[in-house]
Amino acid sequence: MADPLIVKICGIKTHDLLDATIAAGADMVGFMHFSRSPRHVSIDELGGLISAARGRIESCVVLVNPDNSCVAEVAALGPDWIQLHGPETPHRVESIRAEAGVEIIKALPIGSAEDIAQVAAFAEVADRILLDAKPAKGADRPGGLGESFDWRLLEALDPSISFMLSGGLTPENVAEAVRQVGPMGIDASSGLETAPGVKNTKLIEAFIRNARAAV
Ligand SMILES: O=C(O)c1ccccc1NCC(=O)[C@H](O)[C@H](O)COP(=O)(O)O
Repeated sequence: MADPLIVKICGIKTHDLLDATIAAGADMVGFMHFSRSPRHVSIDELGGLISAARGRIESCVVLVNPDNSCVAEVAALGPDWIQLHGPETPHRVESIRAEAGVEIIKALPIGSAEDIAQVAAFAEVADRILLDAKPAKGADRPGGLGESFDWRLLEALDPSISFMLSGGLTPENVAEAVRQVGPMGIDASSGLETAPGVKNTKLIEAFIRNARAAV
């Protein structure tokens, strides 16, 4: 039997939404700690959310090119995962992983065949890979933009590399994404919102239902 699909809902900001996401059957939640994100949560809020998630759902804190003090501060809160969503090199991913003692998801922007060629080096140093859409030039943040990429690019990826898929996933397109791409997991944010940073429980429920029905 195939491994179950991992469903991650990113950009959770409140305890009510955390509870609703757990009830909807997600496997992981992402908490954004990046001030330019409409989903940003402070260190104090992160501590409460991670504690509330513990033992109920896997928690992941999303950071963009963090310095060592930020990594240490977040790792001390005890999340299950740290997701690196910036221009971190494989060497930097390796050193953050060693320093934090927390499993690492490395998010990589995909927009061309050259981007696919970079993935293997990161798969060697991260615990999990997340393939996301490459932001347009001038975008004010590297993720959570609601843009998808051409999934056919993934046909060139080494099939032994498992990855999670993100970028513009919605309740409407997630089944097609799961069937066409066959990722180990999926991750979504904007497509589950009614305004930037405002998640909707019905959209989260429909996303998870449609994703699981496609496996
Ligand atoms: O969500 C953000 O605002 C964000 C900002 C900076 C870096 C990463 C960010 N999100 C991380 C995620 O894992 C998103 O779920 C992923 O990029 C997909 O987003 P979307 O296309 O909006 O579903």
